[in-house]
Amino acid sequence: MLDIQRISKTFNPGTVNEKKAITDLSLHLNKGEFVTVIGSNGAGKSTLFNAIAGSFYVDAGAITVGGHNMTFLPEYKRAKRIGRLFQDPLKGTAPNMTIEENLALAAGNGGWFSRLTQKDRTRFRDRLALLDMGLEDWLNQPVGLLSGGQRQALTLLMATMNPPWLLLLDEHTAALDPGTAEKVLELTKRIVAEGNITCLMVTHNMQQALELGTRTLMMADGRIVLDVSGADRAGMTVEDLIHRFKAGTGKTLSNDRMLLS
Ligand SMILES: Nc1ncnc2c1ncn2[C@@H]1O[C@H](COP(=O)(O)OP(=O)(O)OP(=O)(O)O)[C@@H](O)[C@H]1O
Repeated sequence: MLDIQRISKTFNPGTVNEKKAITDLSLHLNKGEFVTVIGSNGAGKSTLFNAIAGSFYVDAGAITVGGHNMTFLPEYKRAKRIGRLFQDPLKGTAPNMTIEENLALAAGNGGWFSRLTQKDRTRFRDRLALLDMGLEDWLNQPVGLLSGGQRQALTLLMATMNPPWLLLLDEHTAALDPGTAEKVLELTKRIVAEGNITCLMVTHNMQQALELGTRTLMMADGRIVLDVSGADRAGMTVEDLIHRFKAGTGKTLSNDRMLLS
């Protein structure tokens, strides 16, 4: 479902601020794989997501999603097939539009809100009820009134309304309080499993990285330095992970947000 062949990305090339953020990185994900990604600050996790989502074009290599070469496809076209959630719950929804209007946009209604049918509304209500946050009775409320957790849950629903070929979760629960984060994570697991959605999730929480999904990647200096799955991963502890990282890179894994988890 995702095939990345030897991509590289350097920011500000030829200047004093030159930064090689991704170096010769390859990755293959099968349909339905749920993969967690961890790494130190500046390891290139967000840059990898930006490259896949099309926030910029890579300098070298190729990115194929769902069998389609997306390497030079603009971001807005990739967004039809690639869902993405950010740490900031305010991204991904339009605050001045109602919940119903946001869902209509996500459903591919093209903004023809006046053409929303009762069937559409029932579908939206059913999906919102899944969240167990009472939002199904709030269809005509502006999204700007929702709490961060409600908004992130809504964004998740929108990103998976039409099941994406690939879902990118960039620390999407990190800015939520622990209880809400747990709830959004449970929802994530459910929606991803039900839709058999291929998913890459960046997390700073190493325990979570080992517990969720079926495979864990560790990044350092713009490369994937560890890729564990199956029996190798099943018995792994956080200490093993830290040890393997150090053995593979000669460096200590450090991420400021890890300290908080
Ligand atoms: N637009 C940009 N322009 C210049 N440098 C950038 C840009 N985006 C990222 N970088 C640099 O590329 C490197 C990788 O950054 P990236 O944000 O991908 O790391 P990360 O693994 O997501 O880190 P963190 O956990 O701190 O969010 C860093 O050195 C960063 O400063």
